[in-house]
Amino acid sequence: MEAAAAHRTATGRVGLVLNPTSGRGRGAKVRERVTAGLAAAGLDAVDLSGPDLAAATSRARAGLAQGLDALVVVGGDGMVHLGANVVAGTGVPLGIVAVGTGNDVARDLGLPVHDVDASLALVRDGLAALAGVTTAERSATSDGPAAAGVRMVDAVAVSRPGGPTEHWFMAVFSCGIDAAVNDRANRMTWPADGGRYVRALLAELGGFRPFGYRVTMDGEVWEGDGTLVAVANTRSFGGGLLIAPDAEPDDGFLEVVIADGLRRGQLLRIFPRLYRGTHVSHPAVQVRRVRSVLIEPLLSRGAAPPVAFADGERLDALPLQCDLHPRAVGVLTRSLGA
Ligand SMILES: Nc1ncnc2c1ncn2[C@@H]1O[C@H](COP(=O)(O)OP(=O)(O)OP(=O)(O)O)[C@@H](O)[C@H]1O
Repeated sequence: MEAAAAHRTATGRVGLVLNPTSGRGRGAKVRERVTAGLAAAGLDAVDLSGPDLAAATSRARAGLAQGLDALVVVGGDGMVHLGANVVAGTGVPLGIVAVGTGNDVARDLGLPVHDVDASLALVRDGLAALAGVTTAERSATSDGPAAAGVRMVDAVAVSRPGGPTEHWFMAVFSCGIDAAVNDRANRMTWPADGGRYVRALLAELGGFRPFGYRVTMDGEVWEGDGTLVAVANTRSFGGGLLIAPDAEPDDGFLEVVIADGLRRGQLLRIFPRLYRGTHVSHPAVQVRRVRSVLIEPLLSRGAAPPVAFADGERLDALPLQCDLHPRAVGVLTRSLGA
C-alpha cells in the first residue's frame, strides 16, 4: 500500500488552522514552512486560523461546511482538541502538525513531534492513499479507512446530563487537582511563563481539601472524596504524565482514573509515579474501563470539584457526562503496517 501511495499525487482542498502562540511562538515560526509544504504537495490550503481558539473553531467549522478533504491543525494539544471538535463524526480526516509544548496526543498516536516536514509527509501520503481508494472500497470493511492512510480513533463527547454534545475531546478529561491548578494558573497575570503553574500548584496544595464526587461508570456508582478524577482516551497529559498507561485510542473504551482523597504528603509522594504510570498500582488509585461516565459534585463528601479541563482546554463545571464514540475521528497517517 505504501509504495502505491508514494506514487500517487495528493489532490484536494485542505483547511489549515495554525495557532501562532503554540510551543511558545513556534507555531508562528513554522507558518511559511507549512504553507509552502502543503503547496508543494499539490494541496490547495485554505487558511482558517483565527485570533483565538473560539474564532479559529468557528472559522474551521464554516470552512468544513463549504467542503474540505481534510483539516490540518498546527500547534499543540489545544489545536488537536479544536480539530476533534470540528471533524468528529463528519468523515473528514484530521492532519496534525505537532509543534506545541506538550504534544501528548501526537506522541500517543505515534505521530511526528516538532518535525514539520515529517508531519506534512503524513498528510500528503494519507490523502494520496485515501484518494486512491474508492468510496465502495472504503466502506467495504471497517478497517478500510485505516488501510487507506487514515487511522480511525475514538473520540469522546461531553454533555450536561441529558443534554446535547457540547464538546469533544481526544485525550484526557480531568476535574481533579490538576484542573484546579490549570484554572488558577490561567487566571494569574504574573509571572508570564511557566512560573504561574508553580505558583498555582503551591497555592492549591497549601489549602488542599479533597473534592467530593459521585462517578457513575456504565451505570455503576462510586461515591467518595477524591484528589483526581480523569477520563482518558489516550495515555498521557501535561507533557508526558502517563495518567492512564494502558489507554488505547482505538479500543472502544475509556479509562477512568480515580485517586482517593490524599493528604498533601501522600500526594507529593504519588505525583512522581505519574511519569512512569506506576501510580495505578497504588492502593489509593483505581482504574475502570468503561464507555460512559457521569461525574457529579457530591458536597457531602468533600469540597466542590474544580471546573473540568480536557486536552488542556477549559470546559465547564460539573456535572458532566462523557460518552465514547468509537472511531469518530480519522487521523491522517501512514498506512497501517507501512
Ligand atoms: N490564534 C489562536 N488560535 C488558536 N488558539 C490560540 C490562539 N491564540 C491563543 N490560543 C490559545 O493557545 C492555547 C494553547 O494552544 P496549543 O495547545 O496549540 O499549544 P501549546 O499549549 O503550546 O501545546 P500543548 O497543549 O501541547 O502543551 C489554547 O488554549 C488557545 O486558547
